[in-house]
Amino acid sequence: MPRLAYLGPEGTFTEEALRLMEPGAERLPCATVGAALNAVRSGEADGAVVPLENSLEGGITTTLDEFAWGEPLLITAELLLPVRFSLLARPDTELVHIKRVYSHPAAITQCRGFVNRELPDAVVVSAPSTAAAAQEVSLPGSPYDAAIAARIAGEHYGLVEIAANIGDRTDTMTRFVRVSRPGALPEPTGSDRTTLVVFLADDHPGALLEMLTEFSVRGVNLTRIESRPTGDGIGRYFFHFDFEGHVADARVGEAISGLHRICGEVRFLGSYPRADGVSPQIKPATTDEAFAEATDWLAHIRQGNS
Ligand SMILES: O=C(O)C(=O)Cc1ccccc1
Repeated sequence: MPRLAYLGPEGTFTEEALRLMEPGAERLPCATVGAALNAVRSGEADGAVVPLENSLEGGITTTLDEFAWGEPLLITAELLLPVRFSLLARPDTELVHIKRVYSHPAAITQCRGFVNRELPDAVVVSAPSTAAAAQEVSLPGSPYDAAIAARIAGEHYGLVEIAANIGDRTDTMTRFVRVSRPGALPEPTGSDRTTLVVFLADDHPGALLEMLTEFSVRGVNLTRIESRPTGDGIGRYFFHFDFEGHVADARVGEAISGLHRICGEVRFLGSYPRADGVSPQIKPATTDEAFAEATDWLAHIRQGNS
């Protein structure tokens, strides 16, 4: 039974994702995404499940940053989970009494409309996770009046649901990934995604265009691109790429070899089956067969044939 670290405590959306991905796993709740990933790096856990992206606000920045630094890890699976946010408080709290709200930044940004409309005077404070916020609110004497979290977190920590489905959109999805220490890659399925982190060798005009060209000319479709600060000064950024295909596909291999030639560092974070089962549209010129045929042709002319 694998031991999987995750963003805890009990009652997070991440726990729900983990239970769906690996129902039989032993669960190791961690206080932060960084702690969950470090538990994998140190061998304390066999793997981890962490949130990566949501359909309303984009990348979960703490996760993106944790993947970029420290010992490299490998993403081996993903899951898309619809998330529903509840406003939770100690019994007998009324909406008008809520002045301080506590939650994870990804939940706060997705419930901005509700908070502005219903709690215009409330101060909203960032928590390590949604369930950590619910747990804190449940403590007598907590400085917070309410948490934004999953309904189940309220049940877990003895809070009541003051309002349900308070997200700005009801169809928001969050993408979670399962990570391991580097090892065997999942087999290609024909519906795969690959994730990379790329650091520039040097800053120059067209650097981003040059990277994008490596994907474009091989017919590789990007599904997410985000820049994050390196921390080395204003204007210094690294890039996160998600794209269709598996590193075993010729067009993907060629694209990331091209990036390796032109960039300072390319960190491969894995190729794994897509949760939505979507298969890429591959043009005739970028199939594995087309790349193999071109390689054979080159070998042929290098031997003096024409
Ligand atoms: O897993 C949680 O509960 C989190 O705190 C992270 C999060 C926040 C909002 C949506 C999905 C995951």
